[in-house]
Amino acid sequence: MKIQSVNGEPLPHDAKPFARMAVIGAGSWGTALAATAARSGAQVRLWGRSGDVVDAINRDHRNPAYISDVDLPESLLAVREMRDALRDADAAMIVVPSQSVRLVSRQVAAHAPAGIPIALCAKGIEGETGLLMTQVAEEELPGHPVGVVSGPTFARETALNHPTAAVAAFPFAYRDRLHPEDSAAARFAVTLTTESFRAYVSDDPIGVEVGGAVKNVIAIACGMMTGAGFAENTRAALITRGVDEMKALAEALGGRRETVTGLSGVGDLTLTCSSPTSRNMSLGQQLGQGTPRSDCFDGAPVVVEGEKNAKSVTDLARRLNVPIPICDTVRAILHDGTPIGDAFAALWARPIESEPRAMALSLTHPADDTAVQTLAERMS
Ligand SMILES: NC(=O)c1ccc[n+]([C@@H]2O[C@H](COP(=O)([O-])OP(=O)(O)OC[C@H]3O[C@@H](n4cnc5c(N)ncnc54)[C@H](O)[C@@H]3O)[C@@H](O)[C@H]2O)c1
Ligand SMILES: O=P(O)(O)OC[C@H](O)CO
Repeated sequence: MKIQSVNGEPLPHDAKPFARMAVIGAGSWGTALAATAARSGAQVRLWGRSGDVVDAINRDHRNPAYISDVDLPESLLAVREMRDALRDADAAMIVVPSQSVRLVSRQVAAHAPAGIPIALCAKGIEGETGLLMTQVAEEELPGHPVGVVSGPTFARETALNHPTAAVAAFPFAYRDRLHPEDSAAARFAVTLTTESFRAYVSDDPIGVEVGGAVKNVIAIACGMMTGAGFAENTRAALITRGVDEMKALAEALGGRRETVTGLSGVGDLTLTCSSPTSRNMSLGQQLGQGTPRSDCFDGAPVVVEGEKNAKSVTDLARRLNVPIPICDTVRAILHDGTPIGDAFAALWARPIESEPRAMALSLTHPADDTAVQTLAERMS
């Protein structure tokens, strides 16, 4: 597979796909990514912690626990032991929820061949430390190049071969700039390329990761407003101002603002805020309709990354002194007990600000209490 250019530089050679790929985590997204790499021609070993699921994947070529109606490639081998997934692997993808990434990275470190590149595929920020997923993995996987694969990718659609695009991002060392076709980003991109899956490359994992972590929180906000009966104006406002929050946080962490305008930022935010297929949007919608948290998803233990990340993202932003008011609103509702109507009324009543925020304009124009009350009442 030919990669045309990286950072605008035409490539002299084709990038070489990884022959053997370990996928760690057999949930929805791990299964979909494993299927994609297998369809692309890689020898894929998928590790799952449930032996029954592993056996069923090998027997039925379907995952009975997640995206269970999707046929998986027969070449995809699931394994019960992590060491079997990683033996002789050329590269690995870690695909477990963000708050389990440290533990699983530590386990991967015990078995991974020295120096293989590892892509993090979870979307979030570690609660206790405020670290991005790649920073957590760097601590636990010394000596391994660490990057990220992210984008607007519902697992089921990806596994069903709907045309899908994502980005593989690794830091580019000097050597990668001379030979970008050998970079981990380019090699992950070609290893995931199929007729329906299109991967781009980036050298800004921080910018990519911030998009993935923040979009889930904004999607909960969109869901809450939709659930409360508001519609397209509100959603467009939250998406657009959500992009601004992503850009500011990415920049404060050393990422690039323009990365946020790509698949992992604007792309994923648009997807996740557009459909109740998103678990984050769906949680927000249910809460906005007044469903108690314990009854959401009919009480099933569904992974909703934006829930814990509403706290980790806002904790981090506060430490960096970066205002992210939409994320703060979601945090106030989910973690501080503020009623939804009051929290969104306060969000809409903030003093007028400049757009873009770099202008640092601040006009004092607090909405009067009557207006605040009206919006809060309409949402209650
Ligand atoms: N589902 C999607 O459409 C999608 C798409 C892109 C990215 N993601 C991201 O991928 C990550 C995983 O999401 P998912 O949708 O696959 O979740 P999921 O709930 O479908 O699956 C999670 C998997 O992780 C495993 N797991 C959890 N904790 C573990 C631990 N401590 N040790 C070992 N295994 C553990 C579970 O057994 C399960 O197999 C999330 O960060 C999510 O945001 C999901
Ligand atoms: O279902 P969600 O909300 O976790 O979103 C899944 C993916 O992150 C979409 O890219």
